[in-house]
Amino acid sequence: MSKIVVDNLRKTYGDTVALDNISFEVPAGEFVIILGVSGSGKSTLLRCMSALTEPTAGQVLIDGEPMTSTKPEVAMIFQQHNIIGDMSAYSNALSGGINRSSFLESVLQLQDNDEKQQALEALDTVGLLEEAEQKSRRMSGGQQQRVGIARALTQEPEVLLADEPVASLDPGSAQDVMGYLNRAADERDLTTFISLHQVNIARKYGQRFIGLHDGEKVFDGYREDLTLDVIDEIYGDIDTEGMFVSHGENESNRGSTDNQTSPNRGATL
Ligand SMILES: Nc1ncnc2c1ncn2[C@@H]1O[C@H](COP(=O)(O)OP(=O)(O)OP(=O)(O)O)[C@@H](O)[C@H]1O
Repeated sequence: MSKIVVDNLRKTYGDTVALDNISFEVPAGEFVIILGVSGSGKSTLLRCMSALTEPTAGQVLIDGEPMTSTKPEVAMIFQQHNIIGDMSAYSNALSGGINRSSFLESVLQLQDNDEKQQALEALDTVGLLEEAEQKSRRMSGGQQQRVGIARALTQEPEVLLADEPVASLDPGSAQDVMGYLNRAADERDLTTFISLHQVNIARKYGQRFIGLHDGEKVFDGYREDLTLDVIDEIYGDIDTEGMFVSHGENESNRGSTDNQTSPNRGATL
């Protein structure tokens, strides 16, 4: 478990301000959803947190240590999970240890038994132990994303960052993947940040929410504070009506007992 401090983070690309003075602190073990429309800065924030992108100003601290280069304690999951289709789910999961073993050891699968055990445990966490030997390309999009999560877990991270991990999935698979991310975070005490644009899924699984709009932080709070007015502020002119659906089919809602709070303005989020 790691505490995260984001301190006055700013990132510009030429004249484009992707992030502007973003600050927040997240205690170890929290499950945080980053909300915002396309272009609001979600990916840039996660990339700065994982040190894949260098901030223009400000810093990210993990347990007090500046995040100036990538480290195995911080794992990143992408929308396009980048797993290798011709490899089995197990081999893909095992390759997550590449950050701990040498490249050659990893390619030749010469990792020690501990790492092999970790890969199997990671597949178990995402419900794919039975499919360990299956070629990844024969799996559904949701299963492939779960292999991607298993690979990140084999890295034995303390912080898990996931950039739009369910954006390309159908609603059922998206819920499955979010459920497994929840479970992984719970079982392994991970501090977790997931960027999403689907508000209903975010509300169902998130514990804390950070809202970005045009690179600025416009919200930082918990489910009860995520009202429709706040959603309007995060999403601006975009019609968000379709994002508010009633749900309740999954009870694995980490850190909350209130799955279907009715916020102000009478809508069900
Ligand atoms: N490598 C880059 N070069 C130039 N501009 C960039 C680069 N990466 C991001 N941007 C710009 O920074 C802003 C924030 O982009 P970012 O990808 O972080 O947003 P996002 O909320 O993750 O969007 P999406 O959901 O579409 O990925 C956008 O205006 C984008 O065009």
